[in-house]
Amino acid sequence: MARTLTVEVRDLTRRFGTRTVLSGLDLDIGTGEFVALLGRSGSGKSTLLRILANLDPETTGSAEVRGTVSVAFQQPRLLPWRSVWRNVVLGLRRDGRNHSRDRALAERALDEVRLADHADAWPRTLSGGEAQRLSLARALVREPDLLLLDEPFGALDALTRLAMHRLVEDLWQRHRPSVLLVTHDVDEALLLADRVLVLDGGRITAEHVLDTPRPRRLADHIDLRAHVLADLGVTDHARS
Ligand SMILES: Nc1ncnc2c1ncn2[C@@H]1O[C@H](COP(=O)(O)OP(=O)(O)OP(=O)(O)O)[C@@H](O)[C@H]1O
Repeated sequence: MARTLTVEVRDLTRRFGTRTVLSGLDLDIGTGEFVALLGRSGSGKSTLLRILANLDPETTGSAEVRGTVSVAFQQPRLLPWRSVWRNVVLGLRRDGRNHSRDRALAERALDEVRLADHADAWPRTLSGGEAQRLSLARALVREPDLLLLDEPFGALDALTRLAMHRLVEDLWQRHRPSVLLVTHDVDEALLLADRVLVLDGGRITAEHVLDTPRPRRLADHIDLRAHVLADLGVTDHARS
């Protein structure tokens, strides 16, 4: 049986002036699939995410997304003059029309990311990890079919990042949105994704499918790690 697709990108090209960043790119993301996208700095990962989020119309080819989309970025991008729960409702398409309904939706999303106790706090009182969880709640509140994560854990310390991996995996398993995670961290990709893709020269140049059980252990993926690093043009010194 053919699998259903949430994302279907065909022959996508994006130029900035004379520079071609994406060049005839094809990409499918299945419904409920967790895909990680790796690529060197400047390879066009964020550009692709912006196109999928419908934030960039200057393209040729096609980029079809079926359903609602939410994005969480490396910086949480919170509004400091709005309380935590009011930041969450920014993720709804139209907030402020029904206070008690909005509040209930925000509380549910905050509960999902274990921030229910902070609903009435101000963003400046949150730690980096908490702010990132708030950003996730804002992305989740609209129950997206596609969740785009642009280096969402990149600015966090290692321990907080591990906790965030657990949280995101747990949220994904319970709600099953399709996920496209952009990351520089090969281990993060191997721990979380069903499929790991490498973007290079404007298109997807490598693809690795992971079907090992979750929660994953990096120790079980040492060989694959070396392959992915090689795809990225990096030597795995731990193995050389
Ligand atoms: N609005 C813009 N105008 C001109 N050039 C741009 C614009 N946005 C992106 N670019 C260029 O496109 C290229 C790809 O940028 P992009 O941010 O997509 O890369 P990336 O893979 O996400 O990089 P990083 O991993 O460093 O975040 C870069 O060379 C960047 O300078």
